[in-house]
Amino acid sequence: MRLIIRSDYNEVSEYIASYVKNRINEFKPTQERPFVLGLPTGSSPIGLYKNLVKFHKNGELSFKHVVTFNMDEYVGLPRDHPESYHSFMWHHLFKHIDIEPSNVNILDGNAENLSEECIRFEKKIKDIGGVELFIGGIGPDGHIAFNEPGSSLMSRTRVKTLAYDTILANSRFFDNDISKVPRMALTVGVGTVMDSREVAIIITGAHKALALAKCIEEGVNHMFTVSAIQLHPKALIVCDEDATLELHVKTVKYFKSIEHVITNLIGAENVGLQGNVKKYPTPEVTPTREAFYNLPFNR
Ligand SMILES: N[C@@H]1[C@@H](O)[C@H](O)[C@@H](COP(=O)(O)O)O[C@@H]1O
Repeated sequence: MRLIIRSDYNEVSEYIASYVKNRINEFKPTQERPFVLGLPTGSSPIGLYKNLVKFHKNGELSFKHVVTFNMDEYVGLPRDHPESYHSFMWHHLFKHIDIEPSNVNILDGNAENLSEECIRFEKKIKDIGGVELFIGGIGPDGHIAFNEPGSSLMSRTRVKTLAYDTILANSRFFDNDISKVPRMALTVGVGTVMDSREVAIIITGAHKALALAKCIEEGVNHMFTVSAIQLHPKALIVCDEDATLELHVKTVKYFKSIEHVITNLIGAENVGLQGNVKKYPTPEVTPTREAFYNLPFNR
């Protein structure tokens, strides 16, 4: 797992947006071989989407051959309700970019048969060859998508009852009135996310510090479902300094030092680009332990 720490929400958003841009551009998607991207909602990815829209407007990124799958959707909320995840995604991203509407996949929380809708969604992901990069956010209790504490870490897309904490947290989008928050949602499973070839999670704010610590410093635990990414061969977390408040100083220094060494090896502009790594020779001299710990970021 890689942990990238940036000073604040804006820097986190810039980092993850550049990462997504680089991954898509390096993949060189075509109609026959599209880039399959998993996407979250919530306040965490808004900055990411702003930056992706900017890249698109500058001509640096096209979504022509990108297929998206969203993580979740409320059950029973009309599709055009301002707080539906359909509305959220069109408002913050899709209407500003050149994605084909037919390439957008969002669960239908008003489907007549919700279980069939979930099976259809899973099948569609499978049929297209799986998700290349799944971006996620987390709730303060460490849930990913709507995989609330206690969810199976092998779970697939399904109907979930929301935890009271989540209803409370999300009531801020519903006039702070918990009676207006839907009680159920459709969500990809932890297993669905884990099956993607890469997972990248955005975690910002002091209110998520405990969840980040649980995810990184403790074991895989169904009470913090995001911790399942410890088992993923290619997982990335991008967080801000506030979110590191519950981590050990040693953990923070360790991950910062790793990033520094990687950046030195392959160049800042190539961080996140797998294909370019081998073009850069390994330095003849590896920094000594002493030199390593005297690097400016460790002071
Ligand atoms: N289902 C969503 C999650 O996918 C999201 O990660 C979480 C965090 O939201 P925010 O980014 O607003 O903190 O909210 C909801 O529970």
